[in-house]
Amino acid sequence: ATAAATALDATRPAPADQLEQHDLAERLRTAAAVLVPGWLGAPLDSRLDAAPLGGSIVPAFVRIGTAQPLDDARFPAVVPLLGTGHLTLDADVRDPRVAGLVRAVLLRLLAAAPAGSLLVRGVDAATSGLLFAPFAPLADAGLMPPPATDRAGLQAVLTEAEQWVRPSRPAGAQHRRRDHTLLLVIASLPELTEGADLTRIAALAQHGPAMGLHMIVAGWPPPPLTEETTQPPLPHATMVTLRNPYALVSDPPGASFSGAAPQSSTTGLNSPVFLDEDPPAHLFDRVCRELSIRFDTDPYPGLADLLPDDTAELWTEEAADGLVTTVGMAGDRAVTLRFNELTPHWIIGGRPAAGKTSFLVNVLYGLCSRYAPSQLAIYLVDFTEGGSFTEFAPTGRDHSWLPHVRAVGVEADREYGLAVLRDLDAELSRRMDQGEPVTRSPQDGGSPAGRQPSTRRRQLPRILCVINELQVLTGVDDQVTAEANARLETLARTGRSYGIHLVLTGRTAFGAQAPLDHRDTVIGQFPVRIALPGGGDVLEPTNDAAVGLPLGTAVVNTAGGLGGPRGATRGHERMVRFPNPYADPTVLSSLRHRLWEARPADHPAPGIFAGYAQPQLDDDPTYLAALAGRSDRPAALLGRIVDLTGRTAVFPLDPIPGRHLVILGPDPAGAGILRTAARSVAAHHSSGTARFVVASLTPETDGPATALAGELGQRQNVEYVDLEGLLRSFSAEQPGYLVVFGMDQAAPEGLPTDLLQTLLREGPGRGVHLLSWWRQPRRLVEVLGASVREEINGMVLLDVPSPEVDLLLGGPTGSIPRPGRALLYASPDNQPTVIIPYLDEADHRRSSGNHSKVGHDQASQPS
Ligand SMILES: Nc1ncnc2c1ncn2[C@@H]1O[C@H](COP(=O)(O)OP(=O)(O)OP(=O)(O)O)[C@@H](O)[C@H]1O
Repeated sequence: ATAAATALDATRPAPADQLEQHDLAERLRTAAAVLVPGWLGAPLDSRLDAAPLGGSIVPAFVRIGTAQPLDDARFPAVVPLLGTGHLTLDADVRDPRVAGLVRAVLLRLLAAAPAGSLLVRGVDAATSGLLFAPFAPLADAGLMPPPATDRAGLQAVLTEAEQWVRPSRPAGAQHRRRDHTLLLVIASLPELTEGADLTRIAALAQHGPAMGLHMIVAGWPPPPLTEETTQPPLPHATMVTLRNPYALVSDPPGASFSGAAPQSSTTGLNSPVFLDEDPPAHLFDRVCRELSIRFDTDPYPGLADLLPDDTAELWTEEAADGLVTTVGMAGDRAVTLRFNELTPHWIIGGRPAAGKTSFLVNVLYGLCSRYAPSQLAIYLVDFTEGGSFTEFAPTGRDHSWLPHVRAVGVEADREYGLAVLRDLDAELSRRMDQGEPVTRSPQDGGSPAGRQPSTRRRQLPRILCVINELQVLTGVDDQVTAEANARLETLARTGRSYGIHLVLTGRTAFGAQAPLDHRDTVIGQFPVRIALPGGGDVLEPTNDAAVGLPLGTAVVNTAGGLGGPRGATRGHERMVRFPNPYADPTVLSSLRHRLWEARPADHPAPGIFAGYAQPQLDDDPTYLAALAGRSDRPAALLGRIVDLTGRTAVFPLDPIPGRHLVILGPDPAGAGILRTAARSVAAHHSSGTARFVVASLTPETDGPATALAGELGQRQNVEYVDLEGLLRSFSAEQPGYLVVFGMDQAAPEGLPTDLLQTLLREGPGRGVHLLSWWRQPRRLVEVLGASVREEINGMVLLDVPSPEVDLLLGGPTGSIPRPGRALLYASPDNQPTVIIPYLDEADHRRSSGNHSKVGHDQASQPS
């Protein structure tokens, strides 16, 4: 069969009439000169050396080779691509003819397209991107990013292409307005590309052309290894099938070379085609150099371009009418943005690693150099894992901080974000009650609607709150999100008149996933939209200004992302270049030191919350005070509350019924929490004045129990007992603390309900408190029934599944257990509170791993 196929392939159709063939070839050559002039159709050799680049319209056709129906009859083989469909080749880039053709087509299109209108994304796994090597100068100029060479890269490119064709945009409007075409060149697929990714490529092929996305895919269909990866030809594609030494070209989408109706089964171009070869190096050089020069005329600014004169005094600006800073350069013009009545809040969008942090660092240092700490207070909340804002936290190595920064949350919990919003909301209420706006609106000369301008203005600092990756806070459907959204809305609507400004960044928060009503109400309050690469979402759907932005550039729009007439100068929108503030880290750190040294005397350090840090009982100020004899009543110290100041979670052991503590959940950390709780209670009693009864009811907890007994024994009276001894001490008259590990082991059979209930109710009155760890919370309910909450005032919930939490706390809490956190539920306030529990030393060593980024005491000790 193979031999027959080869023989048949070698048999070319016999020309009927050679004269007619020559005549036809001549007519086709003439037609091609019109259809694909210059770069699009001329042979790729020195004849193109002087040909001008860039046409006035996106080229619709391109030459792929020479058709040769007879030995002496030739004409250019031309196919439609941009504006029509795609091109596929059945072999990938490892075939040198494919590599040559793909490079030739790409060079022709880049040279002929209107400058900057064609955006190219490349994928080449088989030769690790070598195919695109001649185009490297374009990558350096930001015109064409380096190609993807693996599966993750392919998936990122596909995601970008999917955003491009995203159906959530008004389809008709979008295509009409696109100034750009995206060309996806897949020169070779990564090994074992998954069926799901192949399906994505096919879907893009289906929907792309209508949205200005076109593809050249080499090696399609991919080898049918499994049923899942078996793919039909791509829709809307002209297919090139390689033979030896020529190739066959199918009919292009929606048309036929033979003039037959497109749907009829035609054979494609009825002539062998010799594909164009790799262009000579000097043509690549010329095209790439000229294109990159055209796009690289503006020099990249440095941080110094955005800051006030280095030699000038600090803090010379006045914030009463708003804050202003330079965010980037448009050519040699500095572009400034404001936080004031008209542009009170900003939104910044961008894909991962688009430079959001860099942009923010520029803005924050710009503001902090211009305004004194008495005029500007900054709150930073960062939900990313990399810890973008560690820059703003003092470290063990560098103690300096920006004096304007009041609070920094690095790798913050959602509850921390909420606590910041609550705090700002409270500040807003205070400012409203005082009737002391900091801003002066242009219309009323200073007061928000309905208030008389205050004659004696007291200057309050403007507050800037930056939330990085907002979607982490508001992306889950729960109570935290509901409250955060409500508070954001209040702050966004009312904050502007009271000098409270918000900067939000996010990947998806403002895109299709945000509920519409929320976008309408809150996001509408953010007139300043800053789109970094991949962040076009923050602009109006029909505004394409951010398409294809290179790293280090941003579109800055002050009209809620609104576009404008195509090609017109838009007064409300600028494209800026901004520096990488870390390009020279010494510049940044010397500026920080300068600002830090200029801080007023006794200026407080920022409160720092580091989500990855493990706080320690031994560092706790309440614990240290207790050890020093400065405490009014005994209490168990359980950890840090996840809030703005990181308060200690204190559970007082008062002489009132129910003052007992249970730790619930199978997480072995429960033993550590119980141990530190007992240690902290002991610290509240002077040496030798307290009695502890320690019991371990399961062999697994014998270790921590004996260790605790040993520790406590150094200062206090300790009895180590078994279950029997424990039950006896339930009714003993002597005051003391019963510390029980694995108490669920005895329940329900070995633990008489009435005995336990009596202890819970009457114990505290005579100074007896139970501190116990139950690995199976269900057992507690089995012993005490539904009255658990009345009988026991303090509960620390570890990895208790949500339904059981709801059962224990008597209603839906929406709590999701997570490692390193616990839920504290303690009367009298009865609000479930997220805490970072204190663990014992061994647990700490297990959990701390590599958490040394901020690496200083303050990380675990928010001030
Ligand atoms: N103006 C610039 N010019 C050149 N490179 C830059 C510029 N700004 C940032 N970069 C580089 O881009 C990378 C990503 O920057 P950055 O961390 O600011 O992005 P990000 O959007 O905050 O990332 P993430 O999504 O991880 O939060 C960094 O390695 C940085 O060095």
